[in-house]
This record gives sequence, C-alpha cells and structure tokens, in this order.
Amino acid sequence: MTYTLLPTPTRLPTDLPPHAVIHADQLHKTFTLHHQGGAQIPVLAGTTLTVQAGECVALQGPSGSGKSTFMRSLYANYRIDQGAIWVKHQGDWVNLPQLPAHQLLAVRQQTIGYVSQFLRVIPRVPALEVAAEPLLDLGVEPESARDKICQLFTQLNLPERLWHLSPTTFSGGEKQRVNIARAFAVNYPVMLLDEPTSALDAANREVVMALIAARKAQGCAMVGIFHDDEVRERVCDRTLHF
Ligand SMILES: Nc1ncnc2c1ncn2[C@@H]1O[C@H](COP(=O)(O)OP(=O)(O)OP(=O)(O)O)[C@@H](O)[C@H]1O
Repeated sequence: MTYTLLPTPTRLPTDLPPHAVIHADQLHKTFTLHHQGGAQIPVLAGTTLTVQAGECVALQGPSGSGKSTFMRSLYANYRIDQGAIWVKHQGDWVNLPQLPAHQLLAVRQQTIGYVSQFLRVIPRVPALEVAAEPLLDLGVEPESARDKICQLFTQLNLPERLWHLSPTTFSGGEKQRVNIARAFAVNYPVMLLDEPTSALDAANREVVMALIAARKAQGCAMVGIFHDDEVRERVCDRTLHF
C-alpha cells in the first residue's frame, strides 16, 4: 500500500474552535519492524482531531485499526512520522513532537493526564505513594496529596487495608482504581483514557463515569478508548472512527 504523504503542518490553524485545547493535525505513523525484514505497518494516514474543553471524544474502530497508536502519539509516547500535535499548555499552544524533553515533561505533569490500562507498579512502594506521585511532582504538600488520594480511594471503594501495600499483588480492578486515582488527583486540562473501566465491576464503573462527567463539567477535554458500549455512550459526546 502506498500513501501520499502530506507536508507536515507546522503552523497552528487559525480556524480552530474557540475552546479547542488539543488539535492533532494530519498524523501519519508507520511502524517498521527492523527485526522482521523491515516489514512496514502503516497505521495512521492523516488522522486529524480537535477537542474542545469539556468534550469527550471516543476513538472507535476494529481491533488493530490504530486507536492505541493514535492515543499514544497524543501523549508523545510514539513518535509520529508526519503531522502536528498542538496542545494548549499554560495558555500557549505547543507542538508536542517538536518539544525538547524537559518541556514535554512539563506538559505531561501539568496539562495531559493519561490513564493507561495497566498500572506500572514498583515493588515495595505503597498504593498511596504510587497514586500521590503526580501531585508531589507538581509540588503539592505531601499531606494534601495524601488527603486527596485517600478521598479518591474511598470514592473508588478501594479497601483501606490495601492503601499501605504495594499494588504488585493487587487484582486487575484494584490496580486500575489506583491508576484512576493517580490520574484524577490532578486537575489536568486534557485527559487520555485507555479503557479506564475494562477491569471494573458495575458499581466502580459508575464511580468512574461520575468522575469523568465531573471532570468534563470542569472543562477537561478528554479522548478515550472505551470498549464498553454503555460507558462510551454515557460519557462521550462524539466519535472519531478508525
Ligand atoms: N509498537 C509497535 N510496533 C509495531 N507494530 C505496532 C506497534 N504498536 C501497534 N502496532 C501495530 O499497529 C496496528 C494498530 O495497533 P493498535 O494497537 O493501535 O490498534 P487498536 O485499534 O488500538 O487495537 P485494539 O482495539 O486491538 O487494542 C496493529 O496492526 C499493530 O500490530
């Protein structure tokens, strides 16, 4: 398959909607498998998405169509081949693929939260500390950070006996709730949600849907992959099809 590559847009379009906070402009991404004869897997070919404050956009499409690749590109976890990823950071538009590492770190600390499906656990670090880390990195006092996480753990029905244990041995749903508390503790203007309810029971799914709705009402722009139709229909305003 051949793609006609468009020139990389490097300027922020002038016609973005007034409350736009993220604008992915014509993203192209092809994986090259160097250890498998250089096989090429074209995944994104001009994907464009603008999200405004207070909106939630669902990424939907068949397995392997590129949803996760797009989401990881929005967090600059994957390097795109062409395109621009504009994010409003502290009042200024920045293009993620062109940022030096320290500025990308600042964008991730202050502007874009990412709820991955799986929690990265470190042996011997208790759940409370794992979840409080992003707040502490922002300079929040340890006591306030701890209070905020305790409040979220309670809301998410994470049993108190687990709070001081390392999540290494937690169940999938327990780990997922630690991850959600970690991301929702910070008031990010943009959040990327990768199947945030995949391991949760019905009651905790409701809690997460309520957290998402509350954050949207505060003006957070969200992009998410939701395999659960009910969750997607209830929290998303529109869909980007892959
Ligand atoms: N790191 C990688 N290296 C090589 N190929 C990759 C990599 N990540 C994804 N791919 C390929 O890119 C394509 C899109 O994968 P991606 O995970 O983005 O799809 P998806 O729509 O999120 O799928 P699913 O719904 O199954 O999670 C697949 O063909 C996959 O094999």
